[in-house]
Amino acid sequence: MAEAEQEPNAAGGAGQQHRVRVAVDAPQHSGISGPLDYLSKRPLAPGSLLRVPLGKRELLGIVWPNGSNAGEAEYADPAKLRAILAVLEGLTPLSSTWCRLVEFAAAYYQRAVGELALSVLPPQLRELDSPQLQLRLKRMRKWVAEQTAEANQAAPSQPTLSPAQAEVLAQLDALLGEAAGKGAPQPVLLYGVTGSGKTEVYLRAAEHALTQGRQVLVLVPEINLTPQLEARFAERFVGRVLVSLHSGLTPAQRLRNWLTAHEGHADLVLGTRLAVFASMPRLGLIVVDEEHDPSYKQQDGARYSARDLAVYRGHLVKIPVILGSATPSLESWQRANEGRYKRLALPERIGGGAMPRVRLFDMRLMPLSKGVTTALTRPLLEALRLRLERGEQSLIFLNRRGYAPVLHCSECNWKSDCPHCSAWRVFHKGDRTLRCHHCGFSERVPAACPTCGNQDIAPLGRGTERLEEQLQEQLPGARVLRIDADSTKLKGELESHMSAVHAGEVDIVVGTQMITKGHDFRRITFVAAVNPDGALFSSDFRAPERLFALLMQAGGRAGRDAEQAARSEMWVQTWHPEHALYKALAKHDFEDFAKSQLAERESAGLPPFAHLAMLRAEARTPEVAKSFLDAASRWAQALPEAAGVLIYPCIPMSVARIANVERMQMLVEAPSRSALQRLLWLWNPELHALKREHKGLMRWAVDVDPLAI
Ligand SMILES: Nc1ncnc2c1ncn2[C@@H]1O[C@H](COP(=O)(O)OP(=O)(O)OP(=O)(O)O)[C@@H](O)[C@H]1O
Ligand SMILES: [Zn+2]
Repeated sequence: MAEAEQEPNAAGGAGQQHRVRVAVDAPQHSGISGPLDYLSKRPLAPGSLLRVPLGKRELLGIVWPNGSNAGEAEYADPAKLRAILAVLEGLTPLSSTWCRLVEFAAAYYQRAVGELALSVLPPQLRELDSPQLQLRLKRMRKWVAEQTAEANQAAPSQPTLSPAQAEVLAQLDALLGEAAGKGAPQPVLLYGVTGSGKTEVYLRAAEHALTQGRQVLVLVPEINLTPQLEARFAERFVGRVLVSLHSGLTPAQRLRNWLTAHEGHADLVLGTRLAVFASMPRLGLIVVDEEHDPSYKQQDGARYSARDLAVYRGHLVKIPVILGSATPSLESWQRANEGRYKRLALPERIGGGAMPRVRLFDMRLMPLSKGVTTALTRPLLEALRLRLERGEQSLIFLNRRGYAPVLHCSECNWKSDCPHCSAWRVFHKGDRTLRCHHCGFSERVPAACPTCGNQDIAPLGRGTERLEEQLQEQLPGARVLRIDADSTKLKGELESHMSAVHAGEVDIVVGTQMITKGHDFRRITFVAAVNPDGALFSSDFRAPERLFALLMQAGGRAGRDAEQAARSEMWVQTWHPEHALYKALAKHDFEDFAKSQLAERESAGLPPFAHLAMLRAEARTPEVAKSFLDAASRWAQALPEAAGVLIYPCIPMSVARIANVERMQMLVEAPSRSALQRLLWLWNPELHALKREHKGLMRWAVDVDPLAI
């Protein structure tokens, strides 16, 4: 255990020296999991940033608070301890609560404390020395002053709350009252249908916190939702300092915004998952919008769930946390069922508008004639024409970008596979490439089949690009706009596309799930999902939950204007109209869907009734990855702590090979969180040791509470 408290020590007779524990920016595979001890000429406040030597390198570190259980600091003979190099002056130390949040996250997600702590700080901090940092602080203060100088504008208008909104806010108030002086208020699950005015509830709750001198953190699942929400918050809180934190910022902006929050100048911080770690000394409220969204889970490095950490942080700081969604995650829904979260509901759309009528269009009734495009059925085209005549907008949702998922030779059966991955390369007609969506490998489309020379190679299946082309052919004159990752690559493209939709310059929007989320479209009366069935039969037990949420959200883009709500419609083209998921969708019945899914999960022993971790291994050959996982499994199964824990045989991941790396995974299932955590903790050092024994192994990682199975 760290003996850091036993200072001061005389180090090599160099005068009085203080021993400091430092969390260093050492990668997970270095095997350093806890803070390290160093010597400093003067005592340093916990949370101070500093530079320290490690081996031959110089790293950024954080003076870590004592008495924490961040893992064991290497006990070292004081005579052998190295001296720190420099302290970053002028910066307020990170708070002990911030350190505890990071420590919890590192322990829970099986990462090194220092690695996680430093990875969630702005990258530029690594490069700056004290004078440079002070310059940045000065600039930041100037920027803050400019923001607040614009304050003398008219007070913004607020809508009158709907009775349901008022009720929700009154209940929130009551929760705060109950918790006052005692502990953390219960986390709130704000369950509100699409267009029910959840954002207005966030705004009022934020206002409440701001008037009490507190800071507010708002998390959104995707960068492209930040500008819209930012605009709504900025409009409401004129004169307040609002900053965003996400990976789309330049390094300089990210540092400035982070400093603004950390030094307590920012009143509101709006960001994606990494913002859950924003240092906010006056934090008084956390909002997690679209809490069910899978984007809250980090998919590499420390695989944390920002939603779950938000709840933990709220508990730690004793502040309210609001998780909002029209289709809550089954984890959160179950916690509300158990009374651990307080469920507050907004059951109706603002203005009393109806939810769009859902029509399940049975594809089996379509004549099976050759050449009929299965996406653009005749009735669908009719429905689109009707909207065109009325001057209303339509939205077509197809969760697959590119022109076609694969190119195919009818002579020899060649398919456009990727030489480096176990996946097809997608045909992109716009730039005439075959592109692998996994490794990025891209080539010009061949003029003829590369194996037999046949000139007649044809696309199989359909992506958004092809759908766009077919719509233009079938509905000449219609203004069709495609919105997906390919059409919004350049900076500003998404914004300009979105404003074209809002301005009514577009008749039909075609897009991937990018367009289904959160946007407050006012002119859309028709939404169609043309090929959603795939997810019904996925081996991933969460696929139905995700599909339901996606379709509800897509449908929620229609009829947001109460006047048009009655005419608004959602169209689902399916080969399985009798499926329970679609039946629940047609009734807009999330509760029924959740109930049946939870019952299934419970009987199958799946989350939220069991706790999972996924151990993944990557190597040049599947044999190496498998032998590593098998050895890991044998070792763990022999532990008494493994009693009751199921360790499944390892299997290849769904895309087994990416960029010539073979990927295997092994599922671990435990009846309780603590049983899982105990096992993982014992396992961790052994996994490091096993990696050294398995020479060809490139990487391994543990994913706690994995989302994709
Ligand atoms: N009390 C109110 N009076 C009038 N208009 C309101 C009120 N509350 C919200 N609105 C408006 O209703 C629309 C829908 O609200 P909002 O976007 O907050 O819904 P939401 O529940 O967040 O929807 P989604 O889940 O689809 O994102 C917005 O245009 C908003 O400005
Ligand atoms: Zn590839």
